[in-house]
Amino acid sequence: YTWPSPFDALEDAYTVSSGFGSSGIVDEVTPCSQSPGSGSAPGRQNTAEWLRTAYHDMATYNSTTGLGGLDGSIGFETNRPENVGSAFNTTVSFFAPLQTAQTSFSDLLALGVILAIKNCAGPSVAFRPGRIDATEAGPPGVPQPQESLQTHIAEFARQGFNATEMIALVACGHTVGGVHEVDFPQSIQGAITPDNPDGVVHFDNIATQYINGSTVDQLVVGFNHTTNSDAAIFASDGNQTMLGFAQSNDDFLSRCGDLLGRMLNTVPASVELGDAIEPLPVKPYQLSLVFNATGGLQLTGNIRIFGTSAAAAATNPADMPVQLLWTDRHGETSPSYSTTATWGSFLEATSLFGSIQFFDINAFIDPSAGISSFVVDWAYDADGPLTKSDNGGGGFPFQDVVIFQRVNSCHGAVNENSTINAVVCICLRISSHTPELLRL
Ligand code: HEM
Repeated sequence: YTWPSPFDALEDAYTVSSGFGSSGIVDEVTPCSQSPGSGSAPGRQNTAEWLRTAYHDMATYNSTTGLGGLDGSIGFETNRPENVGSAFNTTVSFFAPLQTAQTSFSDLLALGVILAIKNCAGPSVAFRPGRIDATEAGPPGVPQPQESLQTHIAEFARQGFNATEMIALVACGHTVGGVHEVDFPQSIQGAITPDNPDGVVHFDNIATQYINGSTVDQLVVGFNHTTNSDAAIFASDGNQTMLGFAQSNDDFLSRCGDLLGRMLNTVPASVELGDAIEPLPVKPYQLSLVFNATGGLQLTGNIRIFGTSAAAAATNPADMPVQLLWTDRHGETSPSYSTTATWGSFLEATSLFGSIQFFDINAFIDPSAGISSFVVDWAYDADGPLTKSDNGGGGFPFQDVVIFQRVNSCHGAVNENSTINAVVCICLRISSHTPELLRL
């Protein structure tokens, strides 16, 4: 897509993994074994909890009616017997502060699972945005370990997965995390120790160990045969699927990637997902125009440059030339309409998908000429040939007609009537020469 887009915030969260401009999602699952509360809950694993939460949210989907699917309804369903454990509330609480009008909980959860799996050296799964959150609980329907194989097959069929896909999806899901005695004492006993307060027994290397007979998966070899659902599911095609996975890890990863993608993209029939997000090579970040006390206009914000080449990985961002050239509101350009964006160590950031650098903009714009768009000329080498990034041809659009003034705006806390008192200031250009500050 071209900038700006309703999916800009999700593209940022997808692309920027840590450091400047990051959402904190990847930090929450780094290292792969990271447990909730910055590691204060041993035996629990955020990656596993997000993946299980996404599956339980999706698992109520009905492919006949098109209702349910990944729609965030899990937030209203955490006290159901089919949703045992703290994982669901912990996951909902982590993503809640990241929700905005542009970022639904269900999109953030799907994105979180994709980033977490990638960060755990799992398969790459494309992220398609556009999920809409439910406003109430849906019907129940998450498979439970004490149910029969026939019930599980029927539940997966309702969710849109055939019997072979059921085996593969369960095997994929049950590669991270494990079964916790505190939540499933009917399946595990005696695992709780001071070092393992939740009594987790990990799934570990699911296909290989299942086939060679060394599995510790408590849903295969648990003492309670009634809750050994993985044993029944994995054996349901004469072990063919699991045998294939044990023989080829590449095949296992690629099947997992496909099926997890389908799982995350199972949404209500009324929801249309957008195209898969790919990191934009050059993108403005948090641009703002500030109307200052002396009547000037100050352009601030950042330019982000992303690449996957060897040059991108090897560059020293302090040496990179990054130049903004803008067009005024009359469509004119002039040699004076340019500024250099600069790097500083506070702008350091990383991406799971390549190399990323941010540069700081701080430029004066003549209020009588204004700004309507800009292009970015840049290079990885100090004296390398410049690349012109013009946002697909038209430049990066930036209007100076109505400008939100963050520094002059404020709001109070939510009061007893569930409302917020706010003073919103905008700078309005009422003639081509005199920007005016307006209080709403
Ligand atoms: C018949 C289907 C399934 C049954 C009966 C089932 C059952 C269970 C049970 C009993 C646990 C232990 C939970 C705990 O103690 O915290 C568990 C864990 C887990 N399940 Fe499933 N599951 C099924 C399918 C799936 C699928 C399709 C996925 C994802 C693709 C999945 C992902 C997970 C994950 C990631 C965990 C580990 C959670 C953690 O460590 O916190 N499960 N499952």
